Amino acid sequence: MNKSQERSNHSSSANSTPTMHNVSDTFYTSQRKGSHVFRVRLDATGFTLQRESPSGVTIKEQTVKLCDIVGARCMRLKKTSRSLARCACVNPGTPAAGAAGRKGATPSKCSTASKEEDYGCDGGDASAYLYLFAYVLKKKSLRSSLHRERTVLTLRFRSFDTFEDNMREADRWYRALRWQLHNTLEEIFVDRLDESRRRRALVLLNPKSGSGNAREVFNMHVAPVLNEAEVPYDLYVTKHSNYAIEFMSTRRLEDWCSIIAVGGDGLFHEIVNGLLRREDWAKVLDSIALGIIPCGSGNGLARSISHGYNEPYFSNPVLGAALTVISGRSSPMDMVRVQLKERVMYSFLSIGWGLISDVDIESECIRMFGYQRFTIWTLYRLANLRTYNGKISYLLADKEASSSTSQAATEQSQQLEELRKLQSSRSCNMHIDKLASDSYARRSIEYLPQEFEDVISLETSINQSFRSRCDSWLSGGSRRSCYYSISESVYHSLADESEFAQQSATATAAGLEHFGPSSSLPALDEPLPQSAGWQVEEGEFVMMHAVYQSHLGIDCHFAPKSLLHDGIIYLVLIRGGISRPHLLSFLYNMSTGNHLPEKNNEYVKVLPVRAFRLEPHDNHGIITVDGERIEFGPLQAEIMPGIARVMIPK
Ligand SMILES: Nc1ncnc2c1ncn2[C@@H]1O[C@H](COP(=O)(O)OP(=O)(O)OP(=O)(O)O)[C@@H](O)[C@H]1O
Repeated sequence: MNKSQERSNHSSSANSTPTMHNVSDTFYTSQRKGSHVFRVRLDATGFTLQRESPSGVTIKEQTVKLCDIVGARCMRLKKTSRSLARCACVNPGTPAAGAAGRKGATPSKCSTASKEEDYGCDGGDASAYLYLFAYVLKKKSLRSSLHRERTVLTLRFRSFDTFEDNMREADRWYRALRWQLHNTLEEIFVDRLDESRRRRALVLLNPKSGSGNAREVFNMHVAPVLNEAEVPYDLYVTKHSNYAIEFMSTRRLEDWCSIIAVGGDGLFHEIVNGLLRREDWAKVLDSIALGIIPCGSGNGLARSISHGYNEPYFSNPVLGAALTVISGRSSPMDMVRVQLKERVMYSFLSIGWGLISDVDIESECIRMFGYQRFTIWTLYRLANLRTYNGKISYLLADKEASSSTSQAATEQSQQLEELRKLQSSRSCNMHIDKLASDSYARRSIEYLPQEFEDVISLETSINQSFRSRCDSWLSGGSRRSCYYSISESVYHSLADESEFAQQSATATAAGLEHFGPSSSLPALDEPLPQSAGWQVEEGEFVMMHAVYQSHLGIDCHFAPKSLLHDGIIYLVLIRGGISRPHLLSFLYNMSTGNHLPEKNNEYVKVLPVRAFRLEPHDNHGIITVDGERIEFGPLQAEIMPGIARVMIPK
């Protein structure tokens, strides 16, 4: 079969047979050191580039794995000598390629020789370019930890005489890639009615979270990834405390397939509680996956998700989270139903009473010390140790049920781990353009095409973020880009909110009735039946902390065995009378997860439970749920296994 036959076969392959979505071709690079031949293949494993010697022997093979690829764009170069100098690959087999090849053109020669006759078209360069965006796992050195690095693979298509034909070829690769990526996606983003469409994400951003730079973080580091992955989104900026609760409980949510919190755990808590105030909460939680971009001061959930799936965190938490929310993968997540005297709430992270809650809340007054405030206040509280009197009743987790849930979860995470090991990419150095250098970003601003201006003029900082990234999209300086789905994304921070304001006013007036799953426990003021297996600890406590994520904060590995969906609340009790060195060692080791005793002792107990009741005997103190202070008083909590879905890394 000759090349043109092969090509026409590929072109007519718009059907769903997997192998028909494998595309391959031969490309050439012309560099100062000489020309190279590459066999490039796209299949279910990813992009494979084989470099061949002139005699046809494979010298080197490298693969960008599919799981590391987020998306692609087809582009046309603007006709400038500078942009032409950036060409990466030349497709052979045409007179044009032959001419370029014969001239042994280096990129710069190529650009100066970019006359019409060279390309045989009226507008200059008739090539079409495919840019492929990937975030590959890398190690700076043997000792350093893994991190993700953005890489852009550029393929130049110039087999045909006209731009349209070359673009059709680039588009064929683009579609093949989209098909392969869709195949690895769950249904989160894939529109059932139109598979080429991506479903929309709802982004809720708290501008006050953490150090107050969530907006910049989103614009600079998250929006570009969403755009590269062609995930259209609607962004809403919260205007006050409880905004997310009102939003989630009153809005129509059918248009969105995922909700992304850009903020801290407090914002996520509001989102969850808003959703569970809906009458259709079960349907919504089933159909919408939740995600978080860590911009808060604690970030326990984001850290737990990355830890659970071995995604590098510390090198770039926001990038890891951004890749997670576009991965299209989700896992069920347990929630805890918390019954207070007057109301019900839902929690995804923790319930605390005593030392840790005191430190969390009381240290607010020294917020200017940043994360150090926790250390400072812990030392202060240790010196002035308080104990609290109360009764804690608990129902141990059903070993069989929870061990099978946790076994399933462990197996799932092991499988994912293996898959990830298999799939983790090696980097391609020669063929992948690293287009992220600042100097190039600056240069690319002048090529910003007008077509994008309506899209990027929404906010000044967005413009900047777009420009700083447009090196990758527009490294050709294109004025005519084929795909720019970002035009679908909408910013609502300044939009007319009157309808929403009206809706939430009505809802608030109605008292925001709670729906959500019903409880299997007796009412809070009723006694607990001993016969059902309830056990009791009573007396003086330094603290009680109930946790259902592995991490309470970025460096607080509080419940190392906890999984997203294991049906277990880890109830940690520290009794009064514990020595200060013992307590100090407990607190110090929380960062590594070595603080919990292997066997429960007189002072420290770790109890895997499915429900508990706290009855403080004092009438003062601090109780927190997901790190936020709630009204002091008795409460009871029970696990609701897997009622929500949270997005996880690929
Ligand atoms: N526009 C706003 N202005 C003031 N407060 C807000 C606004 N939007 C949300 N909030 C409140 O800010 C609280 C804390 O937000 P968030 O969790 O995002 O940040 P954080 O407290 O710094 O992080 P973490 O919870 O991880 O410690 C939320 O409980 C929410 O009620």
